[in-house]
Amino acid sequence: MRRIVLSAVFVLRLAAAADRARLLRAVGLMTVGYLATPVIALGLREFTDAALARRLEAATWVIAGVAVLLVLELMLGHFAHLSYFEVGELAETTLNEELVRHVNGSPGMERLDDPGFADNVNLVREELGNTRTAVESVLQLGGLALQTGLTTVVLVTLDPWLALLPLAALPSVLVGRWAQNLLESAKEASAENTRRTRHLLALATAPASIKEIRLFHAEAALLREQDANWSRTSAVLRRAHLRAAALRAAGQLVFALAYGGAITLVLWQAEQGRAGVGDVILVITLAVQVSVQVAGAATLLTGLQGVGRTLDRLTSLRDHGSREGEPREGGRATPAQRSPVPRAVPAALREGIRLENVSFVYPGTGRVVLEDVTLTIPAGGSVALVGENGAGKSTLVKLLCGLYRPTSGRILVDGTDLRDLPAGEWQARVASLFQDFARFELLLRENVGVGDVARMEDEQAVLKAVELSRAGRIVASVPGGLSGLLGHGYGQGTELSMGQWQTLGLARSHMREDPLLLVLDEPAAALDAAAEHAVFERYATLSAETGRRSGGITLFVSHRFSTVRMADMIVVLDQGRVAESGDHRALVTRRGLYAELYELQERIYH
Ligand SMILES: Nc1ncnc2c1ncn2[C@@H]1O[C@H](COP(=O)(O)OP(=O)(O)OP(=O)(O)O)[C@@H](O)[C@H]1O
Repeated sequence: MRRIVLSAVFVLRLAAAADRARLLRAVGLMTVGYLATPVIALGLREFTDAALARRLEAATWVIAGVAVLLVLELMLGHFAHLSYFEVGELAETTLNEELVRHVNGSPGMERLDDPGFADNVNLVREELGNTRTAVESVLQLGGLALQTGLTTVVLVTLDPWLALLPLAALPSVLVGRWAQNLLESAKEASAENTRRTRHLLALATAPASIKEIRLFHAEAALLREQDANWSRTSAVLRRAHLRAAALRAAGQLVFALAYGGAITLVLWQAEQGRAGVGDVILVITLAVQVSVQVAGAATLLTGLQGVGRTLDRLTSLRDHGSREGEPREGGRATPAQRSPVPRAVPAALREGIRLENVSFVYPGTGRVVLEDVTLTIPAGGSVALVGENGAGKSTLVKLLCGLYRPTSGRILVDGTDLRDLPAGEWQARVASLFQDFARFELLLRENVGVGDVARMEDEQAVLKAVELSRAGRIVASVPGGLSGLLGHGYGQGTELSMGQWQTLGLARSHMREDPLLLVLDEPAAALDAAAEHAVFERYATLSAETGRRSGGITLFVSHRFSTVRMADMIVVLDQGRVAESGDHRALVTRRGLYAELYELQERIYH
């Protein structure tokens, strides 16, 4: 019950913050509408008694009054609906924004790796639509409470025993909540399975996977797997629904008995001459109303209970967010070791970035992906990260971007621990293109401009980034140019090739002027040889310029040694450890892993 009351208070606060005037209007209209119902029942009694006593004029006036009340009840309900519907939409938008904040609210990525967090996000995303009707539910519950109060008073005037009628409705409400808890637990128990079913459906229908699925003739296997998953989920849900229905039926039975008892009581009184026909009509009408009120209240309470759960999940997402950044088990850096005052991100790098004994384990896994990495990257330099698939290159990049924190060890930026720099400010000085770059299906201008949101609308800045990434041909080929829509996600935009999407990703990374760290994780994987060569020549020039201006470091991951050799420093990662580092010449002379990989590639491609 506490959760329901808290949810109701939360919903009303949310609605009042969204539009107080509309909320008050809805409350007023609904209150009058709800109070009309028991008054109508009283009117019917008066009408019956007047008609039976052949007081025709009085009967006519009363029935006219009842008709007016009926119309008012309907009209007021309708106008109230108009008011609270909009308030509900505003409240839902506020919660949507909160969800987006919880998912994206921290500079780190740890929370997204936690399956519990992912489940909660999915459930909240599905359930947020219900909160739109929560405002209506809370107001209706208030209206029903008033209505039931007035109905009880009228019943008591006939016979005090009739006060028990609304009480007899309580078991069905309590049992209804119990039934709802059963359903919710079943839903939570099958959340992971539901996620998998949806994922399989997405795989079978998403353009990104459909080609392979068709060519591998994997549709049938996917459907079978999806069916099996769905059967498991629905078996759990069906069992819960059956038990919930049985419980609800038992609750209703108690009320049905009380309903029959109330009508028998008033009929008996009529037989004794202590009640008139009008009283019998009144009790029958009010008993029906109580039944409708209680059933309505039970449904509304169930809905509010659901809203309560959604709010609990939102709270858990919020708590998860606030826990992020605390040291994990096994982590060495505790708050006591960190600087109490956050330091400022330097305007320019003077020394560079140093990794000291950095190790990393992804949250929720036990595998050490980076182990004891110690490395100094001088300011203004360019660094190439090489190594076999899974060696930990992208992970190292993510750590440098502040998306994850080392499990142990430190990353120092000009001598300051990256943890002590405001993460958002550091990330504002990082420009990046990731291996799994985003395909923003937006206007071309927005797709590029999002690389520096503050200058997103600055056409000159966007054009400069386009030019630096040699994306001019793409802009010319898209109808509408910079204002052209990309992709088929929701509109008739222009679909691009993978290499073209990647080139726009490169343009995004050029939006930030003077980054302290430019990271390019296989930036040329989808580019043709000429484009790749041009990209790296351009980056070599730019990185030299940026290096001179702000000491900025350019770090790229590549499997192409013709590119890698251009870097000032090459770091070879092997199973999460630094196997060797140095410039191309030094590493070739050393005749270690780099020399081996380089010669292998030379033999294959030349
Ligand atoms: N989000 C994640 N959660 C758990 N493990 C992860 C995650 N991302 C990567 N890993 C694991 O970390 C290891 C290193 O991955 P990483 O992407 O850093 O390798 P890489 O050197 O960049 O490989 P590639 O050349 O294939 O891109 C892999 O074993 C991978 O399975």
